[in-house]
Amino acid sequence: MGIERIMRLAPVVPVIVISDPAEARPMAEALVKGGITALEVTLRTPAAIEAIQEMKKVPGAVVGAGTVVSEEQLRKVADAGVEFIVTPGLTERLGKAIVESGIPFLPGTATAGDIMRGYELGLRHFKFFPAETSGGLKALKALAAPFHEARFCPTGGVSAATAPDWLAFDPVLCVGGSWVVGKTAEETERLAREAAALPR
Ligand SMILES: O=C(O)C(=O)C[C@H](O)[C@H](O)COP(=O)(O)O
Repeated sequence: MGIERIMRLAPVVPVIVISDPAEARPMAEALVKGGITALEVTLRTPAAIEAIQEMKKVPGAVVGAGTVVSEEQLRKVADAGVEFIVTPGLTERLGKAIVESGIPFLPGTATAGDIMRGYELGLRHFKFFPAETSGGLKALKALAAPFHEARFCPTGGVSAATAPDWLAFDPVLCVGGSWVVGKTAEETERLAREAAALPR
C-alpha cells in the first residue's frame, strides 16, 4: 500500500506514545473497531518496537513508526515490518535511506526548502509539523500554493475541534493527532469512531 492510500484510510492518523507494550494490542483493536486503521507508533519510548509488533497482530491495522530520526531506527522499524514511516523533519541522508528502503514515507516539513528537499527525493506526500505552531492552516495554505502536487498530513496541535478546518483544505488528506487515544479501550473506540466520521 502506497503512502497516499495509507493517508486516505481515515481522516485521522493517531500519534501513539506507548509505555507498556501490554497496552498495545487492546489499543490497536479499539482504534480499528472505531474505524481508524493507519496507526503511527512513535519511537519516543523504549516499548515502541514491541508495541509495533503487538499491534501488527490486529487484523486491519496498518502499523507505522513515527519519530524515526536515525538510520539505526530505520533498520529496527524495517525489521519490525512497519508499513509506513513518519519523521519529524526531512534530512537528505536519512530521507534517501528511507526512500531506498521502499517503505512508504511521510517526512515532516515546515518550510518550502523542506518540501523542495522532498521533491528532489521524488516525494509528494508530507507531514506538516508542528502544524499549529508553524502558523496553522493559514501558513499551510501559503506554503502549499507553489507545490501543486504536494499532499499533507498536518500534525502537532491538531484537535477534534480544529481537524475539520484542516481537512476541508484540498491538499490535506488526513491529520495526525494524539487526541484519539483515550484512557480506556472504550474511550479510545469512541474517540476513533468520532474521528473516522470527520468529513473531508
Ligand atoms: O513524535 C513525533 O514525531 C510527532 O509526530 C509528534 C506529534 O506530532 C505530536 O506528538 C502530536 O501530538 P499532538 O499535538 O498531541 O496531537
